[in-house]
Amino acid sequence: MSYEDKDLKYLELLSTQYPTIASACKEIINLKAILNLPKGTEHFLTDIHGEYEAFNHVLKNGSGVIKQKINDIFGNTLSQKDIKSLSTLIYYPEQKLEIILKEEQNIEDWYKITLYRLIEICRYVSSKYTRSKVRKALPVDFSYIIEELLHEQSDRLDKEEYYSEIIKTIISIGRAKEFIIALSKLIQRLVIDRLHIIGDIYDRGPGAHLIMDTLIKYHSVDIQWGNHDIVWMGAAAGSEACIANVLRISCRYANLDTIEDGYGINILPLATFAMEYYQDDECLAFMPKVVGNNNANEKDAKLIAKMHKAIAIIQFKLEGEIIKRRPYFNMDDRLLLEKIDYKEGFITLEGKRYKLKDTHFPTIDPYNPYQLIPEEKELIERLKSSFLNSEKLQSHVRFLFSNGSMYLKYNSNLLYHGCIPLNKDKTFKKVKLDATGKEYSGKNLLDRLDVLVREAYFHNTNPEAKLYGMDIIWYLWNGSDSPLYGKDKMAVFERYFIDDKETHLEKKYYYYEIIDEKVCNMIFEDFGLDPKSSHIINGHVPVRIKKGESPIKANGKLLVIDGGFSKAYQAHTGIAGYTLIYNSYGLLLVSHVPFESTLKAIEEEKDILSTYVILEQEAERKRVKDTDIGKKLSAQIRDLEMLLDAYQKGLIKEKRLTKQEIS
Ligand SMILES: O=P(O)(O)OC[C@H]1O[C@](O)(COP(=O)(O)O)[C@@H](O)[C@@H]1O
Ligand SMILES: [Mn+2]
Repeated sequence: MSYEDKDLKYLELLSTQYPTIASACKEIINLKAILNLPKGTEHFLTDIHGEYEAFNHVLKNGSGVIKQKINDIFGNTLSQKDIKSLSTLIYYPEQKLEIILKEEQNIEDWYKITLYRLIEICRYVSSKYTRSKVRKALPVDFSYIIEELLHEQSDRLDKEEYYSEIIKTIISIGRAKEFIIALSKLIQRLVIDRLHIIGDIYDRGPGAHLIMDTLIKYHSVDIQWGNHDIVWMGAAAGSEACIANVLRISCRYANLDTIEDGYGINILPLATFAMEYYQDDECLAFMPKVVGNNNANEKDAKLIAKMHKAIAIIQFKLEGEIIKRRPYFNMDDRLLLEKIDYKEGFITLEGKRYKLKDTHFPTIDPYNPYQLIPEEKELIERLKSSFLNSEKLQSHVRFLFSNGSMYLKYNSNLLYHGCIPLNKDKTFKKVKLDATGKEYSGKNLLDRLDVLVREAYFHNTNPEAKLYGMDIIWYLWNGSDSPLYGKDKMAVFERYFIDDKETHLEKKYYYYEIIDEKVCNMIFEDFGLDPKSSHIINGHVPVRIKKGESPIKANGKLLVIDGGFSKAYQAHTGIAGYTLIYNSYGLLLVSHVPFESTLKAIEEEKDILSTYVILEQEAERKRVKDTDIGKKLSAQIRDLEMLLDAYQKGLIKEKRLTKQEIS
């Protein structure tokens, strides 16, 4: 090897971490061992839409993987009933233990048997990791004991005795309950090495804030922003149009839990305003949707309908302002308030007149329809201040920034929520994002948008850049060239005010029509991925399995995994969500049937039934060395080998501590 000065400088620095030949050698051996381990398992979920209970369950049951593992180990020795109970215990240890402690006659025996079984499962699911990785996952209180039990040596003569002594001690000092909880959580954690969320955590269902709490605590996760996440990020940044949108959707689904309980945002000002301006208006088109058991009582529903209409009108006005100040968004056709004939109660769209279902617009001045009345202005200011001051919302959104992005390249897969803008002729569509007329397409477009989104939130010293970023976020929520949206319009106004369904139609982007293997390859090349081994993973568009649609597209190069966690969409998809799993053996797609409730899952041991389809099987088991992390580790090994060489040649001297330094 020959060294340049800068190599030596770098090696000198590295030598502070590995000061001796022995320490460098040890690390090389460690890293090489890791490279040969099987690749960690990745789970991909998308379009969770506030369905906290179902989401939580599939995290806890590893999308069905935990039960499979139990079957692998105990399938021949335990009854299905016992397997069910053991699984439920692992998913919900605290709650299940409470029930068992009340019912079980001989609890000592039960503890003993259960602890043995849990340790067996732990050993099985941890076998593909290094000791050090497992150690890092162990709860501090029990780390020593668990390690001892997992790696207990088979050649120990008094093996059985040693083992049962430890278990007896745990029981006798009254720590069995905590120990079972710790082992269960360890199993949950070890079956999923990395979690990817392909967007749309928010809206429709009641528990987006709870999902965020779970994700923040999760050991390893990344998020690709969906249009329903970005609109909340815009709201948290202070975009008034985004705030109006998230409030409108919360009213539409009678789901104010996230806003009020989750984020402590006071909606009383909206209720008071709505009561004043829409008091004698039944707001029938704005009655909240009834999905699952979200239904508010009748009185609440009537009030929510008024709030719903009030905020929708404010939204249309605020959006009009954005469209006017950003002509390059090309959204003039969405300036609808000026297309209304307020006297006759009609609207003209693309030359056709449609009768409005509702003509009561007490806050709209027909000559200046986008102007907020002072009370609306004051209301949106107050709401904005609540959004900006909600610590919880701000911490969730900061997490979306730190762990999220427009897209992600991970182990040769390309992950993004919606689409890449394309032309009809299957080339990348060039999109103008600002007044300079500069065009962006493909990866460049997504990279640029990623920067602008961050500026909306973080660029507090430059109000102009911040406002522009916030408008871009709003565009990403519903603009036609938005990679997160990808439809020609969002027909919100039409769905509330016009009966004729043809006006509700939202035309999907060419992407969804024309994407085939060739287009995928073009995308892979643009993103610097190898077309031979890569996949695109999308969410956003529910796969209508009932109508014969398939999640596997473009000859297996594109996987669309929105299976409908959202209860509102299960009637369309026919299932209740997908999990894509990428383990060392290949890719498999798991489809879930609807989840009933956490209570039933615990009390009646009702698990989600999941069906597995193998999409791709590796000829040879994938190892860490074949992954992105593996590439980084290999580079580290090369550096360490250089350091070793430099030590051996005397170019760098070993740093042995003097006796004085040691003491
Ligand atoms: O069914 P809802 O909740 O009214 O929402 C319909 C709207 O949601 C959208 O489908 C966007 O949400 P998704 O990203 O979940 O598809 C719009 O295209 C449509 O206007
Ligand atoms: Mn979406």
